[in-house]
Amino acid sequence: MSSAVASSSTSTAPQPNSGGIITQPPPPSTLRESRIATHSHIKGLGLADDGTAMDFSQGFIGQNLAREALGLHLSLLKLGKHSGRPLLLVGPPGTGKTALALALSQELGSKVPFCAMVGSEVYSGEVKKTEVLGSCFRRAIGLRIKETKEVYEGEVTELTPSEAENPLSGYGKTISHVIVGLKTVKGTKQLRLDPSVYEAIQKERVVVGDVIYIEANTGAVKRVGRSDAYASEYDLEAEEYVPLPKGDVHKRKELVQDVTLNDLDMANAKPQGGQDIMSVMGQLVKGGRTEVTDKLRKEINKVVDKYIEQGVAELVPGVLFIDEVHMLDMECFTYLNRALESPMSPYVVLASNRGICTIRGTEYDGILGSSSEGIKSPHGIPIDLLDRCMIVKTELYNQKEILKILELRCKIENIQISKDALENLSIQGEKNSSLRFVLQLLTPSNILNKSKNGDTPNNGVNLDDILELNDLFLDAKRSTAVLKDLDDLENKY
Ligand SMILES: Nc1ncnc2c1ncn2[C@@H]1O[C@H](COP(=O)(O)OP(=O)(O)OP(=O)(O)O)[C@@H](O)[C@H]1O
Repeated sequence: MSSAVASSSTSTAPQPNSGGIITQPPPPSTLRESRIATHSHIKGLGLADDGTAMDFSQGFIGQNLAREALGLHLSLLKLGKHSGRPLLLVGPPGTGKTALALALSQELGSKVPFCAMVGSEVYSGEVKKTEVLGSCFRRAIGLRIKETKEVYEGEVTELTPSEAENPLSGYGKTISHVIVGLKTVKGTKQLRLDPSVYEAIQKERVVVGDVIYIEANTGAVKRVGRSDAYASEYDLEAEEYVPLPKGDVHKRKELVQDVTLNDLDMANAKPQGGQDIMSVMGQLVKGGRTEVTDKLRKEINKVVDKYIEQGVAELVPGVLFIDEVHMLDMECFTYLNRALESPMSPYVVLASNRGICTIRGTEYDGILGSSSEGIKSPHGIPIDLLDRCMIVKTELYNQKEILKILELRCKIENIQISKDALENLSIQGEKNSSLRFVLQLLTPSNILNKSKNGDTPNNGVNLDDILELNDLFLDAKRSTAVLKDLDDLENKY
């Protein structure tokens, strides 16, 4: 057994590699969370092989023209011809603009970074607007680094931490070492590992039966998945099952790591001292972080360029989604114009639900010849940027489409609901309120139904529950009507 893993010098701390920038451990920013969220039912654009939108596929209902346009745009992205061509989604609120952007990123693959932000996020008292935008751009650019490393890989057959008296206090115990058994198709090996590796094992939530690898010289642990020998343990599987690794437990393996440029910036940001790559290397062991400076970004870009030239790494442009883009101001738009042309630019998708409105930051006399009212422009975006955008329109849904989306959400949220309740909600959604409002009524209606019926079995949410909810919550239209009535009353007296 190699002493590197067994020795106490084993550490799981981020390590610099030959290029001098930290690329360890694989950061979580390229992973997607899978809770039941607003867009959990969206799994892709739902297009057929010929690029036409299928009626109901991958969680998408309706919005056929927009989906087909995005499909075409996707082909452009795959050809690498996206530079300087942002996509702009425009349409009324709740018509699926965010869902479309998410579907586009899903079509690009699970390892492609997706960074979503809202225009108003750039306004902060501490960080410059362009800095916020800059870090979002870098969060949406992935780097796939391939490295050949010495590893111990196999299915965990034993995981036994050994306890010892704590030398610093009479009470409590510490872990002196941990015994890990690893099995491959070819053989098994028992490793005696440093307590710091045990911490890494716990962080990855490794249990017996998981396939893992441990890097020999850094002690970093990565859980690959659950061994497929355990595949029929449950009826519904939430796990990724992997085959038993081939070859020896101790071997050289090509590891692929997906990180974003922002992860590299954050890992290398250090207080004071020069920001050239040598200083960055020298400061690796010191704690504390500082703001990521432009100089540091340039240094990291240089190293990344070198990696790409050497064929060690590959650039993976992700999707940067800026919702409510009309909230950005002139300064941000100017920055966007420049950043879009950079060779290291992600796919940019903008969205707005506004019509013609004032471009923020132009409302003062004298600026760019504007009046105090500011410059008005479609979607609050300057004409020069608008001119570069490929604009895709989203439409309001009809009752049938709303009904199908509601059905889908009920399935995802595990809500039992009667046909007439669904029908009522879909009519409300089309005529009086919006898709979003009726979607929001689903969970409260379920809670209301359960609180009325307790544990007695029933047919789930019914029409009465929906009508009762309508008395409790107002949609935007009814709320406006109430205010108007009040206004009329005041004017009368
Ligand atoms: N065509 C569709 N198929 C299935 N679900 C949809 C569809 N369109 C919208 N949804 C769902 O409706 C909800 C609202 O959609 P979304 O947030 O994408 O709207 P939006 O256009 O971004 O709204 P806003 O302009 O207010 O930001 C989400 O839960 C979304 O997943």
